[in-house]
Amino acid sequence: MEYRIEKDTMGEVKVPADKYWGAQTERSRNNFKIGPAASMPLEIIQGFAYLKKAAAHANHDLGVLSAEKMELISKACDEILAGKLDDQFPLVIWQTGSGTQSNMNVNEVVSNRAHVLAGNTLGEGQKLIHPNDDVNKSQSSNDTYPTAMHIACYKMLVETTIPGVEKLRDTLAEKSAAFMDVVKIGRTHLMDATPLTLGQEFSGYVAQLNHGLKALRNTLDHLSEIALGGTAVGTGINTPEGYAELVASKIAGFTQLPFRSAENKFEALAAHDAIVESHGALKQLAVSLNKIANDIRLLASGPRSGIGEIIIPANEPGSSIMPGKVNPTQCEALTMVCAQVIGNDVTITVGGTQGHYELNVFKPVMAANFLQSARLIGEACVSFNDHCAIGIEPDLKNIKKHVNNSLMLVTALNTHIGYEKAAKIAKTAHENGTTLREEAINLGYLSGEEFDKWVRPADMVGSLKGK
Ligand SMILES: O=C(O)C[C@H](O)C(=O)O
Repeated sequence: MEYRIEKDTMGEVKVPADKYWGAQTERSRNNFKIGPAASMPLEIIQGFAYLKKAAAHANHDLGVLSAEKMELISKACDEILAGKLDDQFPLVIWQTGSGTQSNMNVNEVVSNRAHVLAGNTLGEGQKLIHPNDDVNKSQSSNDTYPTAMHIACYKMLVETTIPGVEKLRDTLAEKSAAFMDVVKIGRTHLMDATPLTLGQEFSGYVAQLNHGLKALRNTLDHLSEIALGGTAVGTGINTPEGYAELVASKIAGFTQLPFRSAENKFEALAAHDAIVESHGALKQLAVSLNKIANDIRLLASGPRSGIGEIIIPANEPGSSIMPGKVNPTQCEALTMVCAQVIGNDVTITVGGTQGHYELNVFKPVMAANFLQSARLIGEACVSFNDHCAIGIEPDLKNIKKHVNNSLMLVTALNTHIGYEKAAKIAKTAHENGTTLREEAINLGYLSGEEFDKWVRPADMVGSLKGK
């Protein structure tokens, strides 16, 4: 491996000759060999690129950075945003809790790339753009990392999570409408209950996802507040007058998203309640999706010895040993995703508690877990939609068989003969393996005609058509 020498305030460090990063990145690489797969998410790096570019523009507008430096910093940031420098960010999330080393990784890469963009050779000559004095101008890790975090999380929610959940919600709404007149047996405590329609059952899933989406959207306002301009402790030391508002408007312009300067920079640095709040909504969605996937796999169980009231697409051979077996694999993947998100919520909750005085120092782990959850929920919903939900069909034969066998149709008799006589009919039919109709007549409580008039599953589903 060929090296060049880079310097920081602690001295000289050897870095790989062909990489743009500098001394502080290399120190972090050497000092935190923890979980090499846990890279700082590229979405965070992209968030940094947006804010470094915005800071360069704001600094220039406010007269503290030359046009030449602004142009070079902007160009290097644009290359990061275009994904051209993805291999220049080797650090892991298990580093300083402020994310300083990733902030410096971006500062160093922008500085060295700008050097080359200005026509120089990497590692040779005096750098025109200093990583701290120019790229990090009017900034600290303490306000840049939370800003990158909010940009990355907000973008992931609106670009991946919300569209994914909406796609599944729309399919379930179509299924609900299509199945609205399919009368099936209800189950409470997993035991037979009174009937409802398959469409009514699915309408509950649609409402769950609508509430989850609403909860998630409600968190976007807090997430749109950005910490930039607070610098080290929230006071804005080393920033020019008007910088915080200007840089926020630049970020909003570059991202086309409604970011604004945080009302209170002390909160924005020291607490990450916006992340805790928003991940709470992701957890709510995970809880809903888990229930939906569980219902669907139980309803589809069988094909001969299960409930078998719906048919789901057979996508792959399920078993390496049992020929012809097909499994509800999309339900399994989705519920595993839900488990991961619920686990991430614990990490994020613990992370959120770790603000001490002016700084929260669990930033990287909070950001990484949030981004993982937000991506997983969005992508798992699309996968579940395309490979399962869209193909769900009712098994009308089984549905009818279960309705006709059900003892809980007897509930319709409560208002005619009373709870105790109705219970006697149900228990006797269960003991004797007979039908409700047979036992109702045998016990002399009502005639066959009365039974047929009063016990009609289709009349027992109420008028609530999923509204
Ligand atoms: O890196 C910085 O800008 C500040 C650092 O996180 C600190 O507060 O020590």
